[in-house]
This record gives sequence, structure tokens and C-alpha cells, in this order.
Amino acid sequence: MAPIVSIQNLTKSYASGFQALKGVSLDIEEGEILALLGPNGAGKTTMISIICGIVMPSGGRVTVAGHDVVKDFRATREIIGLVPQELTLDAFETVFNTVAFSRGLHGKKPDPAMIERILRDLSLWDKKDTMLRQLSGGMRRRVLIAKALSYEPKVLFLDEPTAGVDVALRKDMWQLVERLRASGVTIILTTHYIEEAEEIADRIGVINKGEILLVEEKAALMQKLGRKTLTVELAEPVAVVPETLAPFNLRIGSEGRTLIYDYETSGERTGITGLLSAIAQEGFRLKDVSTQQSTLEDIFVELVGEAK
Ligand SMILES: Nc1ncnc2c1ncn2[C@@H]1O[C@H](COP(=O)(O)OP(=O)(O)OP(=O)(O)O)[C@@H](O)[C@H]1O
Repeated sequence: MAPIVSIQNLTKSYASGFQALKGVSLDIEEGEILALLGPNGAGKTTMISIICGIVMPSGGRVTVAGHDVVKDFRATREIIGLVPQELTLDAFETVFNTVAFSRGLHGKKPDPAMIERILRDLSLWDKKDTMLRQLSGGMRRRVLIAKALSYEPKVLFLDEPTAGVDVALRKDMWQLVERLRASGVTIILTTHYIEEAEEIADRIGVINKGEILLVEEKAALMQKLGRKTLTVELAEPVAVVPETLAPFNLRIGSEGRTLIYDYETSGERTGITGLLSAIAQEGFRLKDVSTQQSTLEDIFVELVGEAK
């Protein structure tokens, strides 16, 4: 199946001369949830803004459902919904009217029942007659999402949907994203929260300094780059690692009370058997042995660190 969003060699230099995107290529499949992870200034918002037709690219091409986002922006705007990081909402307008108006703005026929459903889904129904200026920050963010959903986009971009919101709202958002996916909406979200990508994404893209460093299925990513550490707790502390254990590149932890071994989970041989028998031959008495799996956070920090 053709990708719903296709990004080919996209570049963007701002008027200041700053190159925010340096040739990004990425295909997004219909119905998937893609999380874009990257540090501040990586180019995430720039990329989303180009796809949504808000920022002009300097080079390359983006198509959405086969339509070019520059040449055919009317068609692509009908398909795309954007929930920006923040937006100045009309402070004196009510929640219901704001959301209904957003639907009209996108050329869709009024559908009060649908607006009601969206507001109920986002726990905003009891606030439907409240003026926006009276809402909390988290509620306003829900309104931004309701606005984007009001015109039934096929592809939804969420730019840091849960930045600065409380845990309960974050969980609500995740559930909402899951429901949207179930209804066939393709979702692209940017986030600083690795936990968020880990929780809801099918695929994860890592972007840094205007370049995509990697795009992978979440599960494959965890496995491919996954490392584990084995911690051996000793009955008596050691000061140095004995010569015979040198090939294992052990680290000493907890003031000599532990030996720490890093190994690849994907490798055919982990080296654990050899290590444990070498430790036994050295005459160490073991108190405990434990292993720890590396997290997506470790992977991310390593990738972004390497690219520096
Ligand atoms: N209008 C502009 N003019 C000049 N430079 C800009 C402009 N907009 C963004 N930039 C620069 O482009 C780079 C990428 O910004 P962008 O907002 O795309 O990053 P981001 O990954 O979304 O970051 P964050 O996580 O902080 O939102 C930054 O260095 C930013 O300062």
C-alpha cells in the first residue's frame, strides 16, 4: 500500500540562514502511530509545519494521500489535522462554538451531534458553554485537540500533545490516540517523553539537528539496540578486576561489592556462561546475580550523543 505521507529529501533553511532540516526522507503508513523523538530544536515542528502547509520547504517534496503539500495544499489540508503546541484561542468564545467554528472553517457541514461526541470524549462536555479564558491550561489543550478532530482528519499531527500536562490528562490523551487509531486515523506525534513514545507508538523516529537518525518499529528498536547489564554481587568487596577477567571489560560498582558486565541481547553468545565460570575459578563467592534491560531512554541518549 502506498504510504499516506511521503517525505522525500526535505530541506528547510530559514531566512536567517539556519538550516533546520537537512534532507529528511520518511514514509508514514496509513493507520500507524509514529512518534518523533528529538531534543529541542531538532526540527520536529519545522517538519510538521511543512507537511501541514504552514511553512514553505526549501527543497524536497512531501505528498499526503498522493497530493503535493505545496502545489495541492487545498486537498492536503482537508486530510490533515494539526494540534499545535499552543495557539492563541479566542478568549471570549465558548468551547462549543470554538470547536464548531473550526469544523466550518474547514468547509464541513455543521454536525452538532458530532461536536458533542468529541467534547464528551475529551471530558469537555460540561465546559461547553465556558469561555476559553476561564479554562485551565490542560483544558485548553483539550480544546485544541477537539478543534482538530472537529473536521475529521485522516492524518493527525500532534505537536507535543502532553507537554506540561498532568499525569491523568496524559493518560487520557493516550487513550484518545488509541481510539483515534482504532477509527483509522494515522497519527504522528512529537514528544520529548520517551515514555510516551514507548507507550503508544508503533514506530519511533529519532530526529536531531535536522536529520533523521533512525526510524524503526518500536519492538525491533528495543530488541536491536537493546543491551543488558548483568550485575554480580560479591560476598567480599574487590579493589581491582583480576587479570583473568579482563576480556569481559567488567566495571566495579558499589565500592567493590559488585561486578557489572554489559552484553548485547541480540548477540548469539552473551558471554554469561564464560563470565560466571571465570568468576567462580577466581574463587569469588557470589551473593546475588541480576540483569537489567536497557530502556528506550538509554538508546535515545546514546543515539543523540553519538551524533554530536
Ligand atoms: N522562523 C524561524 N526562523 C529561524 N530559525 C527558526 C525558525 N523556526 C525555527 N527555527 C530554528 O530551527 C530549529 C528547529 O526548530 P523546530 O521548532 O523545528 O525544533 P523542534 O524539534 O520542534 O524543537 P522543540 O522540541 O524545542 O519544539 C531551531 O534551531 C529553531 O531555532
